[in-house]
Amino acid sequence: MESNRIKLTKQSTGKRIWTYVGKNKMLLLIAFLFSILGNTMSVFTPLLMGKAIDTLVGEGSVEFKTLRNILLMMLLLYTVSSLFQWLMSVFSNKAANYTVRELRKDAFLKLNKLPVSYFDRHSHGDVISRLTNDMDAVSDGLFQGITQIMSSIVIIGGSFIFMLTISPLITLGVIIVTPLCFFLASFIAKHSKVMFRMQSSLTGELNGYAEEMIENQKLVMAFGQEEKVAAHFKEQNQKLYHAGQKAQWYSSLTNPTTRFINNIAYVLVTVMGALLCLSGRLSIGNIASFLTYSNLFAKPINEITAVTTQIQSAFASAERIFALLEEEEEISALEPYEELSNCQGNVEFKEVSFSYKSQVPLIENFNLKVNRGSMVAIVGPTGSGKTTLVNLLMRFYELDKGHIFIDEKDIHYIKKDELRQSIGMVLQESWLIRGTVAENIAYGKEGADREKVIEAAKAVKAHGFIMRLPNGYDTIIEEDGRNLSQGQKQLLTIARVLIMDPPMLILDEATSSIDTRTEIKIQEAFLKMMEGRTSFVIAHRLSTIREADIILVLEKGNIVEQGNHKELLAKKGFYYRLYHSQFTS
Ligand SMILES: Nc1ncnc2c1ncn2[C@@H]1O[C@H](COP(=O)(O)OP(=O)(O)OP(=O)(O)O)[C@@H](O)[C@H]1O
Repeated sequence: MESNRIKLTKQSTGKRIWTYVGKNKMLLLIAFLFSILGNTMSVFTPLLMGKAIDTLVGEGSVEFKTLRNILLMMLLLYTVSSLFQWLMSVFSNKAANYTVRELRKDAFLKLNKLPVSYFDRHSHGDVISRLTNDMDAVSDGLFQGITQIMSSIVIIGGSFIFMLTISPLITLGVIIVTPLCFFLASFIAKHSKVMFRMQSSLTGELNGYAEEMIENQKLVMAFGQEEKVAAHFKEQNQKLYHAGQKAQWYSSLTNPTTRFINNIAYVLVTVMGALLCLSGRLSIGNIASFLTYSNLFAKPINEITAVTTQIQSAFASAERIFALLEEEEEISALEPYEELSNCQGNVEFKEVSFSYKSQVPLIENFNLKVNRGSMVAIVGPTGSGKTTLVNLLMRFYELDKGHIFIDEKDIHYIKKDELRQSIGMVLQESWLIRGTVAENIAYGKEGADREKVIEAAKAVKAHGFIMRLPNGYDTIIEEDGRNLSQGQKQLLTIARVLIMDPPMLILDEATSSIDTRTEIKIQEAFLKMMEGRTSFVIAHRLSTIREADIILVLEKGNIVEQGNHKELLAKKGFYYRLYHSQFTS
């Protein structure tokens, strides 16, 4: 449903970066003030140096007193200038860090607002790469860029003014050569930008692949795919290496090229200065000062071109971060909102159509009415759309057509968190967070105390095994619940839903083999939880199916049969065949 999504305007990457950097105007201003003070002082020193030289070449005598004063002055200026430049980098570093902190926060918060389909399209590694590698690149580029630009403005402007005061004619010579450097630098930058972009995107891909492989290491080993996986990784890594090499190759051309042109300018200044000196219009000290100024003038230009590598890489990374930030968001609900307080659990699917990909139709014109407290068993061959149906009820995906009503309220008008809090979900995969057992059980209910946690655990008969864990309810569950068995994990997720006390349930029965005692426990826990609640069970067990009020038999996204166990068997249709193929020998 397109209208359910917020459209965000597209802005250029530079502008968007500024919206973040600009929030730290005060810090930038302070940094800039220190830059003006520090760099003006260092720009002033060549003038003093020229004067010092002229005291040495005075006719027959050296003015030691003046020379000493000038040298002391230069020492003082250099010292204070270094201090100010250090302060400038402290403040610009702060501005860069604050900027990236905000950007990282927004990117992370954005993840919670994206539709599930975004994660279908992007690998986890790629998303993580945007939040880590790309953020680092932006941070480095920003810091280098800010300090460089601030210093450059003052140094270029200052040395230009001092050069003019010494000799407008030679200044003109220097000025004519400078645009050449800019032209060359931007020409090279254009080419390397494409490569930097490719480098960032390949880094994301490689991270995605590495993450997938690490997650599925057992699978890789079990199927002896180590060599194949390593070969694929090597190939991807090689691609990344080439993109990085190319980007560096182009950008490394910038600095030597601009330096070469500057050196030509340097020779030009020397020749012109010598001629003016011979004609008596300039002193030796003036030439020495001018040469230093022409160097100072060119230095920031060279340095800027040197940091363009980092700045470009930062831009490429920023583009990937903003692409994430500009993704269409899921909105919580359409207005006017409907309240779901006192939810009874009457559910209706009305003329619902949905497909993950527009060219592959899945659910078409689906209708179903479920009364409160009923238990609906959804059965059907793999890929028939069982999970999809519950995904739609949870609004993980938007419908292409039709409506789903809860208590006669269209779920698109019910705020997402309210809707999802009304439906407890227990899936085959265990959905455990890193934290203690108690924290995992209390996850769904804010403020649930230890008493409630134990009560829920006891109700699903998980208390016994929890007490046998090394630290009972305070045992830390490792990532993905690695230190628990499949059955134990499921019992914890059932306890979590029980504590939520939702009026509706979605249960996905485990297909993997769990020992019979645990299976009975889980079955009992499920039944206890389903009492009085509207339940949708993706059913794999005969006992569940037999007890269901309605059995939905799905095939290719459509209900092919509907009724209770007895009625469906009597029909001797699809269910009858499915039942015999799955549950009887
Ligand atoms: N995120 C997705 N993107 C694209 N297609 C999908 C996605 N999830 C499922 N599908 C496709 O939709 C169809 C229905 O999938 P669904 O997961 O609903 O089936 P199921 O009946 O739950 O299967 P199973 O019993 O194997 O879990 C399948 O053809 C599947 O390939």
